[in-house]
Amino acid sequence: MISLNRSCFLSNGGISGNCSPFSQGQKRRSASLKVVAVGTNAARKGERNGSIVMENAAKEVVELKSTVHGGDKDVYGEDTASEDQPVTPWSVSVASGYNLIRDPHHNKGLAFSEKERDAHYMRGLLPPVVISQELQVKKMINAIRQYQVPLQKYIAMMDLQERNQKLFYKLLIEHVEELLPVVYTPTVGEACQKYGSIFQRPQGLFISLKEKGKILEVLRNWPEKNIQVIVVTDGERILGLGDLGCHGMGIPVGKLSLYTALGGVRPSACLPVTIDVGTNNEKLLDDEFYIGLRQKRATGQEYAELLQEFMTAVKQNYGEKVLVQFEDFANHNAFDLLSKYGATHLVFNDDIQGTASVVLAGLLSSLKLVGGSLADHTFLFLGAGEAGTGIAELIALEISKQTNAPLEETRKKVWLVDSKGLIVSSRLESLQHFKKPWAHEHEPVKTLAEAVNAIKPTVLIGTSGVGRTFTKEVVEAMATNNERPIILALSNPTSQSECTAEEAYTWTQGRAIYCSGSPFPPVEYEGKVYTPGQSNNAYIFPGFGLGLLMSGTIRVHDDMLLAASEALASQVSQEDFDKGLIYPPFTNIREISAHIAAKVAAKSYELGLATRLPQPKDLFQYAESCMYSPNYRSFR
Ligand SMILES: O=C([O-])CC(=O)C(=O)O
Ligand SMILES: [Mg+2]
Repeated sequence: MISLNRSCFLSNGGISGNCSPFSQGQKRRSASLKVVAVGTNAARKGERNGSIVMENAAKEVVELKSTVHGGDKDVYGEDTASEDQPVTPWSVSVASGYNLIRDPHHNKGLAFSEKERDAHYMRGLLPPVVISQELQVKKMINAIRQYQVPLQKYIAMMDLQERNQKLFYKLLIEHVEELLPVVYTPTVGEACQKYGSIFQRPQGLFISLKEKGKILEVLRNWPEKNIQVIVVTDGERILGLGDLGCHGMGIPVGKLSLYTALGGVRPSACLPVTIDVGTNNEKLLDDEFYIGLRQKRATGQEYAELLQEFMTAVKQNYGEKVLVQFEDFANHNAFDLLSKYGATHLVFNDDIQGTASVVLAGLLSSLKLVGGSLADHTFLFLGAGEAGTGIAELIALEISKQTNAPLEETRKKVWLVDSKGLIVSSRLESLQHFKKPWAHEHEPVKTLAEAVNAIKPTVLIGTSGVGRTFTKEVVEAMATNNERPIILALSNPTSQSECTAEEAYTWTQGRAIYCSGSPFPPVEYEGKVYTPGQSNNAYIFPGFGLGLLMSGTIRVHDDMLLAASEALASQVSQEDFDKGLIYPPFTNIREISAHIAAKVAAKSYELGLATRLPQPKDLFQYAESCMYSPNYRSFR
């Protein structure tokens, strides 16, 4: 039983032939207890090469007769040691079903069958009843619904993930619309803000400046070896909430749980990472519960070297085909990291590329409601950071593909406003490099409202990270100029949304095609119910990642993002359009992800970037067959 092997060697999963006899039935009962010090060099060396022999680690293994000590004495001196006296973190591994019930990978709780309870020494450790996984899901969703406060629901979900992984994923998959706002935006934002206070058990891998020079070793401390996706943040721009430092860990953890639930990537193949180079958030630096390095952010060479070591170690440890998803880095690093490592690694920036792909999908499908082609529209952004310029570029690229016009021309359909006003050519000199392509000829315009009147966009997109910036004046101007104004208020979480669903529908007399980044509930306006859409990269990255992994893709290409957008747009049904929606509901997300994965993989094969050969005949079917199932397995 793997769980036993895990506990034999204290987590690293290096399975020893000498360990396995203890996993077999009766032998365990009579075996003397073996006590292994966690982290001793011999144990570690053995774990690494997968061949530790207990008896060989003689100096660091203490043998005790189980009948003599009974385990309740302070045999290791931990209780009697004073606080400043170092103690060894001994861990006693007892081969019994008790460990199985506490192993989140294998635990089934009350769903362990009678046979399993007998075979794995669980009699008496569980109450008599045996229930199905379905009933457990029902019980859990009822329990979650009892909590009024979203953060309590979040904590309950995290507890479940720690306790019973398969049940967590089954629950999330079966109640995805209800639970997405709990494990993901907006609640994950609040969880990150309060991460130090709600912190119970560490999740993911923390790589701080203290680990400089040792990152490869740190990666090897992670219990799983076959990592396929890493989501990494440095916590500098968490959603629209700013610098949350090490408390940003909630984001990679949340994103990866969606990789599994929505995209079907095995949880054991997912690695959340937070790079801690300090924080410039004074409140956190003064917070006694802050869990990160208490220093200002390292920048320049020091920052670049840590990232370089991380990226090198990742490739060395997991190979060429591991996907590294950058998440919530600040603009000044995000673009550089993507272009630097795009050439050498399989990297994807969700905030630049994932957001771009999901928004393009929404725009493509909105054409069914507003008519015309993409080239007939004019786009105005508030916010010229990762999301804004990323979306802008993908729109220009798609128009260029559709019309054969050069990219320099199609970019002129897209205008951006930043904190200093409309981006125009007279500002060129002082602009950051990623804004320069958008500096078109125009006289200076200071405010968004003025820009709406001057540019007369058909589509207004908010990616500023600043809430309530689509004022009544701005939205009304959109409604005056357009029969059906497209208004996308994308900043996350809900508190940062540029306008609420209610505002958008009220100020446009129900004519807006409105989507937000974080979900809003339906709105009733003059007796009619309007259902806002959610334009969130969660539609794209899980399927996109699955497509890369299942085809063994080695580099991301922009055409794959276009393929993903088209795949998502093709999943919107007439019934959705009739409701004014431009995205399909999240309820079918696994099927949608399989469609996206198939199209992304097909593009990768076409571009010669896929290494899994021969190409599977039916990529959609193949994608579905690759997806992780959260259903319990039977233990022999
Ligand atoms: O996490 C989300 O909901 C979307 C996202 O990537 C961001 O806002 O940074
Ligand atoms: Mg993000």
